[in-house]
Amino acid sequence: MGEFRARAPGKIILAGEHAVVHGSAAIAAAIDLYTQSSLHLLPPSEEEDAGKVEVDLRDTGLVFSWPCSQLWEALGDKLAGVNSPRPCSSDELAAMAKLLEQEEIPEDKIWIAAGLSAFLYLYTSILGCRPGKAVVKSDLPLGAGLGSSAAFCVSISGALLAAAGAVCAQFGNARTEWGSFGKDDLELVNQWAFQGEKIIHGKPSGIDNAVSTFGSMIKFKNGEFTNLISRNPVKMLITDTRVGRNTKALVAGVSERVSRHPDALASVISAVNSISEELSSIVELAVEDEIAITAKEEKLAELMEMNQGLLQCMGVSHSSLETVLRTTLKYNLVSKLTGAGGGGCVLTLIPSLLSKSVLEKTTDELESHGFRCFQVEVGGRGLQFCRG
Ligand SMILES: Nc1ncnc2c1ncn2[C@@H]1O[C@H](COP(=O)(O)OP(=O)(O)OP(=O)(O)O)[C@@H](O)[C@H]1O
Ligand SMILES: C[C@@](O)(CCO)CC(=O)[O-]
Ligand SMILES: [Mg+2]
Repeated sequence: MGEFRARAPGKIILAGEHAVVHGSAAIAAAIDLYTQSSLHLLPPSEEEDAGKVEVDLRDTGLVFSWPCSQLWEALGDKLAGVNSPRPCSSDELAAMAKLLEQEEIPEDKIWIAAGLSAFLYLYTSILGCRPGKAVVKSDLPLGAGLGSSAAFCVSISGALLAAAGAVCAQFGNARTEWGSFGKDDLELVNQWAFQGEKIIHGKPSGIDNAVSTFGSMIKFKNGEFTNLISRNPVKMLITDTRVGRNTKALVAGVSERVSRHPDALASVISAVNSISEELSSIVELAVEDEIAITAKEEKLAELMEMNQGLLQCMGVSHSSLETVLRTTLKYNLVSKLTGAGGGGCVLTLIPSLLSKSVLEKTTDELESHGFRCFQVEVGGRGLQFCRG
């Protein structure tokens, strides 16, 4: 029956994480690290359990499967709504939690349960309880601030919707391996992925699934976004502290702080909004000579530094993140956390005139703390589809 394969990128947030959940603008960009989902539909089985749905989560080394009859009993058939994404109800969440209780997920990998619930919800909502086999694998560190949950939901939604015939990829020429979807198809994928993100995050703003679906660099505010044209390359070093964290808990922690100190946090959120607005206009400035490029980079760095201070105010920094900030500052480089914080990844702006040796020294010192450093391409493609 063929293979349906889709891949969706992770992201960095240049400004505005957390505040975006409370109505501020934020700036995000796709990066060239992907999560890939491939799906095989299987013929309906004559056996009593009507075949099974299997998901192989390669990054975790775990494979799960459920008889279709068990899924039907727990979740029913909701096929009619494939073109109108709807949120998972509390009854459905409880039914999936019950199914997952029987899975004996290892304690140190219990965080997979959220991803599995999102998978089961998207699968049964888009394809019904028909048999199939999915494999998911990612280049991204999971749960580290680079949008692995959104890339997971977007790539799975893309593969499922293609298998359901609800979206159709376009290929520029016969030799292109990866094709893309039209705007309406992407919008449908994005809305389904958002429903998956809600299961994983609790209260996502929608920025991560939007940038993973549509790619490029975006300014996002209150569920709406515009594309930003970055006129000069933005180079970032990413440092993964390898400190595990969970976006749902961090987002909930900030919301609690907002309800304890509404006036103070309203000012913090408004300051972040101004930072994001200013950063977006600087990114779009076209400058050519070295002096102007340096001035532009200095402004970006200062805005990132200010944003980091405000993230600390929101209570989402961490001692490992502070170590990265202190280390890069020794080399006059400015950093901020990216994504939900509490550990995970840090962005360091790499000025265009920075010498290779300073970058190497910085990286060596960061890695001597046990962190992992890498560079990424910023502002690339969103969801793509591959012929099976
Ligand atoms: N490749 C994958 N395989 C299995 N589960 C995944 C995969 N990618 C993401 N997940 C699910 O997403 C969860 C991580 O999402 P979380 O939002 O906490 O971090 P993130 O998306 O990487 O960071 P941020 O939201 O700050 O950008 C994992 O715990 C898991 O449930
Ligand atoms: C922390 C947060 O602002 C970004 C996570 O990448 C959450 C969200 O916007 O959904
Ligand atoms: Mg996430």
